[in-house]
Amino acid sequence: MKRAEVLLPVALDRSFTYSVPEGLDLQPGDIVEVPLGGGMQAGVVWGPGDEDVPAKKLKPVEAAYDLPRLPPEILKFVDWVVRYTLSPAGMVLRIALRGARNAGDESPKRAVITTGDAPARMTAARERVLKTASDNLARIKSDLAREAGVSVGVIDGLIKEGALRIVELPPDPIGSGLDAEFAKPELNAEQAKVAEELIASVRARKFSPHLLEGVTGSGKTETYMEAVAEAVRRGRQALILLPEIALTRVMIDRVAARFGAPPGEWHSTVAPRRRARTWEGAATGETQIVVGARSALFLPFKDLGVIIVDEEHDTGFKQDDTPVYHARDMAVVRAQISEIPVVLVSATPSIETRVNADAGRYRHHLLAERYGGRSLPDIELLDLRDDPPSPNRWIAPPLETEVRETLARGEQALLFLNRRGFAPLTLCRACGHRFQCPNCSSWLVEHRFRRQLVCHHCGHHEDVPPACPKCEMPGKLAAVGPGVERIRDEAAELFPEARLSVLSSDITVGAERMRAELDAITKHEVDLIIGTQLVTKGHNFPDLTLVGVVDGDLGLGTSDPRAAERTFQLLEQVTGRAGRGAKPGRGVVQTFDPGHPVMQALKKHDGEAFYKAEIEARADAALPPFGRLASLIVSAPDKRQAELYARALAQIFPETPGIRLLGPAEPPLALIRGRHRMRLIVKAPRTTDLSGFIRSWLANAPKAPGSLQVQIDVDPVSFV
Ligand SMILES: Nc1ncnc2c1ncn2[C@@H]1O[C@H](COP(=O)(O)OP(=O)(O)OP(=O)(O)O)[C@@H](O)[C@H]1O
Ligand SMILES: [Zn+2]
Repeated sequence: MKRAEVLLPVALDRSFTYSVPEGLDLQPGDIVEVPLGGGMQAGVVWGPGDEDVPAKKLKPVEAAYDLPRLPPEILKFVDWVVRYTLSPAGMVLRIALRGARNAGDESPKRAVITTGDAPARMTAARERVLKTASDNLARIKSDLAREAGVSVGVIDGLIKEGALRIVELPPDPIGSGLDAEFAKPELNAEQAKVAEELIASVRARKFSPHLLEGVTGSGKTETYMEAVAEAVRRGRQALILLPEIALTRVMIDRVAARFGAPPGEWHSTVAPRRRARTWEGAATGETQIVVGARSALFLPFKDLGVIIVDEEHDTGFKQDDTPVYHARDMAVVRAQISEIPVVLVSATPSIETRVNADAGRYRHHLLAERYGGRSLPDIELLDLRDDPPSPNRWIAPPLETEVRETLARGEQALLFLNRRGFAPLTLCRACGHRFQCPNCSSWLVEHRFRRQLVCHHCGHHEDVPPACPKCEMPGKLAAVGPGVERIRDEAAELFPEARLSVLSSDITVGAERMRAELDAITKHEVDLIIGTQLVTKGHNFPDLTLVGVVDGDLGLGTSDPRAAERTFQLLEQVTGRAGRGAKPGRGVVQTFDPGHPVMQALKKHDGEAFYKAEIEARADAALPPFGRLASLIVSAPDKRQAELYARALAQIFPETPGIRLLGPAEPPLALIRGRHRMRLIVKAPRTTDLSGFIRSWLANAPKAPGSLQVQIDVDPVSFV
């Protein structure tokens, strides 16, 4: 290669041609350093350079990094995502390079071990240390101190006197040393049949998409783990994608229990050096399994054998900022490029995936029964019109009774409300003033735990003032409506004996804290759990037998075309946490509309009827997956500027039979982070190349001022 096309991980939509100096042998995928605008920048060789650029204009590649080359599959995948999402190529490449740096030699961990010699002077504390260490295991100093119940100083003293010595431990392996036969479960007949089919597809080394649908607690995880095991057995790699970082901890423990060693972990809160090692481990093949969030799709796996997308219906798979992409859909693309199976897993599949399975595009595997002969929870719809809670209370008397009885039997209960904070709205009872975010069109949410009013869109926060800022009347501020923190207070009053735990993303911060909290619940050190959607998925609490849904109607009142689907998924999942152990479970859903199709589907455990009706409605309205949507958000600090530009785009919209433009109009959140927003929606038939259509439309767009942004979302899941 005399010239190289190099793509740079910056917000540019083009690559550059560089000359390749004598002696440097480059191939596509190599990570190189190149000059860019006076500085140096890392980039990736994308192909042979452009021969038409005059030689004297070319700058030379500075050097090649000593890093694994990105495999051709990743180059293809990045190109594909760029084309489909219309994102700047550099922004997509940036995800693929997130761990691409030399991890360096991780400093070895220093541990201590006994020498067998006694110290000159013995104390009770020293004796405890030597007793603890007498098993000859090497321990980190602080661990040994904690186990023996002494200070680190005692350990240091023993080192000085030669009773303990320091040894160096190699760094932890990253997802290697996994054994496919380590703790193979005994599958029941239904599970075994599905597992066999999945294993066969891993062996086939061909692209195949699968939907693994199974009721909550049917053992979907145990079942797909067998496909993962098959990849490991064949010396190949496996990727398990999850929609939320909070779920990765639980999955890592499960993989470790099944394979005898933990997998690699990939998401934004993994420390940079560890991330670099995981990236490298994926590239060298050393890392056998990765459990990760959506960006793990861009890891440079050497020989990926299967992709699992767990909780495939979850909107957490959609990334909302540039590049806007849906990791579930892109996982299918990645599998197609790598010619491997991809397994989408859910108790409540997305309508899109269900339609694909019904049409035979995906293979549909079903687990119809809970594992171990357990039954699904009985669902009671509690009609709030007949049994309202008292004013400023949210737990209706029948639910209160159910919780009381559950706790009296020594079982656990969960109260679910998908709303963080104490109250979603604060107003002044004297003048009616409502607290609104200065940067967004949204109310401020009171977080009593933090003593602040917080915007859930931009993070703006302010202290709760002693008096109304408008009428200056003190003591008149009222909290309107409940959030989990408020339900916690109510529960503490109603059930003073119960040990409570609130699980919500802003209280349970950090993976370790979350894990400790979940452990405490599993060990039944907590009686009553109050939680947001953080508790709905993936957990097994054996003593949990009652799930109370505080506001079953919460998700239904929006204009989102997927409101019913989402609410069904959420409530089926959360009630599905009840009765997973030996004792049967119950779900109680508080609602003002027990006749609603979602409520009826929950009560009768009749997802089928619900899916059928939802799918028909979507087909009638030509909504996804029967038609296609893309949303364009034009935003600017100046409202008029955003409006004018959105209108200009509408004016040049190419008239095309079957393709319609809706808007421009203000979305429900007309202002976010100080930017005014206008939305255009393109609606097209299913077979349209929507990305291509939008690209040619925008090619003629007027030049936008620097402060204006157009964000394109192909297949949007959010309509706010
Ligand atoms: N074949 C099996 N042998 C032993 N235990 C099993 C088996 N299948 C399932 N289980 C146990 O049953 C419980 C539920 O299984 P699992 O978590 O795999 O279900 P799931 O369908 O993935 O659940 P959900 O979608 O509700 O989160 C777990 O505790 C799991 O260990
Ligand atoms: Zn805000």
